[in-house]
Amino acid sequence: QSYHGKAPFITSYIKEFFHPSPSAYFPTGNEQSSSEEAQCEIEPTCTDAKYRSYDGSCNNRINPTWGAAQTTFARLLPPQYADGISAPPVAKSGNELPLARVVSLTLFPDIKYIDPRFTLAVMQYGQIITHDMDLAAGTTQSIPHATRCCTNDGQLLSSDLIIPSSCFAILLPEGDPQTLKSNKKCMNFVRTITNRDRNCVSGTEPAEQISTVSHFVDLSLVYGNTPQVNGQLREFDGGRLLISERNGQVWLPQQSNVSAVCTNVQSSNEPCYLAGDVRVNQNPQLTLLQTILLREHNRLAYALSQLNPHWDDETVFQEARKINIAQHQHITYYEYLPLLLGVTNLFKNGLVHHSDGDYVNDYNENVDPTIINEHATSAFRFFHNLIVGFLNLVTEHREVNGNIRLSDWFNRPAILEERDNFDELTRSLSTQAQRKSTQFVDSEITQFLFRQPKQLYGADLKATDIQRARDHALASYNDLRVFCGLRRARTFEDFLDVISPENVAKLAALYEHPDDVELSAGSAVEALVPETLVGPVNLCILTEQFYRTRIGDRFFYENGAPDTGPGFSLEQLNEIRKASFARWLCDNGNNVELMQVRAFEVVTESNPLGPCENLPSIDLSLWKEKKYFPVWLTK
Ligand code: HEM
Repeated sequence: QSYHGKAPFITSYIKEFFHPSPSAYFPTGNEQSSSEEAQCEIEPTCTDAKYRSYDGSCNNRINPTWGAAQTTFARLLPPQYADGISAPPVAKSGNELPLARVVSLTLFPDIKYIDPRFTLAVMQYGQIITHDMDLAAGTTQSIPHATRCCTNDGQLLSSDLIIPSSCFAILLPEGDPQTLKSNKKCMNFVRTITNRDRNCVSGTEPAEQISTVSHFVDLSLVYGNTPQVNGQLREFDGGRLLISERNGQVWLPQQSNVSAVCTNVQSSNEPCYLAGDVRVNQNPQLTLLQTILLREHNRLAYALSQLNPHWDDETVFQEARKINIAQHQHITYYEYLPLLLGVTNLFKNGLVHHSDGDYVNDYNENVDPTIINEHATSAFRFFHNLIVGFLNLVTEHREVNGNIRLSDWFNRPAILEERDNFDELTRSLSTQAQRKSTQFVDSEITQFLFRQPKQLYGADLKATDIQRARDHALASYNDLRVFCGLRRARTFEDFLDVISPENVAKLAALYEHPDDVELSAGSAVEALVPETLVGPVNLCILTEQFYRTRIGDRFFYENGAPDTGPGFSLEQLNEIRKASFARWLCDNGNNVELMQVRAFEVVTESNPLGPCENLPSIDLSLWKEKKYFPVWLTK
């Protein structure tokens, strides 16, 4: 009997804040696993390797494809395809759902609320975690898709010119602000590739979307998802990743095909980078953190090779990779997730532990770590609301020295190498406040996303999120409410338990029936659960995902069980527990000297700026191999 894992107390945790009817249904194993289809996609040959594979395969010894790149997403609830197979959902009545762009304009306008506590780093590290965990197949997510559903000037292409099974264009309503100013009526949208597209299933089996990256929190965005990509990223000397060097600084390696990858460059000599993830050039702060992660790897590799001169390139590389991943997991679970999902909730559901300096042996080989479609295609995307449209440039003394407009720099990372921008944007990450978590979204991403240099407008990320959730036929908001322990809404008023009257009125105006309300719309207008940045349904989905991602990862850094875990000594593990986001920024900026301890939180009296060297750091001397053989003996 296979068990796919459930964060143990999430439904009761939600009940503490919201009071569903006693008839609330508690979910029991109605989730769907991706494992059956996975065989079609990859067939790994597993050896008892000491280190993680690049694609995530062989992590689970019984089901080696669990969590592997190129496998399908899992689901909490069955898909809602209109035809039961692959057609996007329609309303209960059979009518079309409201246009995704109308939902975006109605529910997610740009009203600016700045977060009083959290810095831009929370938003930006969230995108790093996302790019580590999932990438829907066939979606470009930063550059224009080769498949066109609209003309370049925003008109719907006639049906004989499009691929009907791929195109699912986002249509603009009459009176849309973009139509009024530029006559645009269509935004390109290409459907995600599924196991049906790859002929992995046939007949009437519903399509399941494929994720092309390793599902684990394993820095696949740094190291690549295949041995081939990994090979392109390495120097094969001293355990280092490849770099480019300009102006005495270390940058990510240069792409060969600049204009195809960095679509907004003005000359093919501009920097445009190569990394483990194809989205690396999408926006400046993302590229900045990818650079920090690359520099951290090479910093670790240098230190390890100094300590162990007898280690070969591969050993240094893998040990540095292992430490880098462990720090990333530590920061994700103990520094970042508590701010989003609440400390009490995380402890109660076993996502973090009071370890008292010991290992935490909670790996469960029956838990499937596969990314849940409702997580990747709705819940985690909710944090698109945290994005700010203008990035400050910040000096060492935290003065604002100008700012840059996000939509001027999509897919054009050259800005990082100009002047002192790299450090000024690094300090901005830990100084500038992010947007407060509300339903409101910055127009830089709802009106100007991926705007080309000569265009007035761009795409709409919220409309894209809604359309993507339809493309993936996610279960409805009402179904997920029930899954998460809230009561099923029979009338729109029943949503009032967790949604404000104004928003319920908007939902009632948009949708014909409570069952038609989409997960991506309903969950994004819920009141926030205390101590968290999300409403109850998103909290339930995100907690479930990060629970599975931890418990289902044999190499999770805190696991000390012999023969299963990553193999850190207890002393090494306790050093890793000193890692912090603040120290990462300090160690890998060009010349960042001051930083507060909690870089995800703004500078205050209780979180003051201080010299970088005062921040806790990992003592790498614990990685010096006890039995030292001189180099000449190992040859
Ligand atoms: C400036 C910042 C960001 C930009 C420009 C951006 C843009 C995008 C775009 C274009 C997509 C693909 C849309 C589609 O075609 O379906 C996407 C997907 C996604 N984004 Fe963001 N995003 C940003 C930040 C974030 C943050 C902060 C988070 C979460 C904390 C996040 C979570 C996600 C997730 C989960 C996906 C789905 C990935 C997949 O499975 O394919 N993003 N984003």
